[in-house]
Amino acid sequence: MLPPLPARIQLHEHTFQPFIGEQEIQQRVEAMGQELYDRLSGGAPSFVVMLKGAFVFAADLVRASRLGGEVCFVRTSSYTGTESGGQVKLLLPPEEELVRDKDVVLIEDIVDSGLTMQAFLPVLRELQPRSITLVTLLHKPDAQRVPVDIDLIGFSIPTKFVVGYGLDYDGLGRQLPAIYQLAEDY
Ligand SMILES: O=P(O)(O)OC[C@H]1O[C@H](OP(=O)(O)OP(=O)(O)O)[C@H](O)[C@@H]1O
Ligand code: HPA
Ligand SMILES: [Mg+2]
Repeated sequence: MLPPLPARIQLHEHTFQPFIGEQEIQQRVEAMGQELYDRLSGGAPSFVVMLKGAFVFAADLVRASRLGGEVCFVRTSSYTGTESGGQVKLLLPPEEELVRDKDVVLIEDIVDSGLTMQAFLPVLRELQPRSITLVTLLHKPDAQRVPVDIDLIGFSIPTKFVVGYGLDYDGLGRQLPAIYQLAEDY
C-alpha cells in the first residue's frame, strides 16, 4: 500500500505544508475543461504547454476539455529558489506551424510576477495565431508586477511560494499530487 501524503514536506532547506488537496484540484480542473470546451465551441485549438511547471496540469486539462487539436511544448526558465531572476530564458521555442493561424490555448501552471508571460506572449504573437486563450491553474494577484490578460484562472492564491502538481522549488516537488505552500514566511 502507498503511504498517505505527508503533512510536512522538506525540500532542500524549506518546509512545505498542505495547501490545495488532490480532490479540490481535480474538481477545479474538470470545471476548467468544461469552460474551455464552451469557450472554444468544441473546436480544435493548438495547446501550447509551458514546461516544465505546466506538464501535470496540462495533462489533466487537455483530457478534461474533450477538445481536438495538437499539443506542443515550450520551455522558459527564470526562477532560482523562490525568486524570479527577472530574466526569462526561452529554452524551447514554439513550433511555428502549430501557432500560425491557429486558436492557441496557452497552458501555464502559475502567473506570479507576470514576467514570464510578459516575455513569452510577444514571442507567440509574433507567429500570428488566430487567437490566444491563456489558462493558468494558479494566479498570485498581489504578486503581479506587470499586467497580463488571463482568460481562465483555476485558483487565485496569496503571495506564498507553492510546490506540487508540476510546480517546483529548485527542481524538487513537481511530482507531488497536491499543492503545498511554504510553511515559513519568505
Ligand atoms: O509569473 P512569473 O513570476 O514569471 O512566474 C511564473 C513562471 O515561473 C515558473 O517557471 P520557472 O521559470 O520556474 O520554470 P519551470 O516551469 O521549469 O519551473 C512557472 O512555471 C511559470 O512559468
Ligand atoms: O510559487 C511558485 N512556486 C513554484 N514555481 C513558481 N514560479 C513562480 N511562482 C512559483
Ligand atoms: Mg520553476
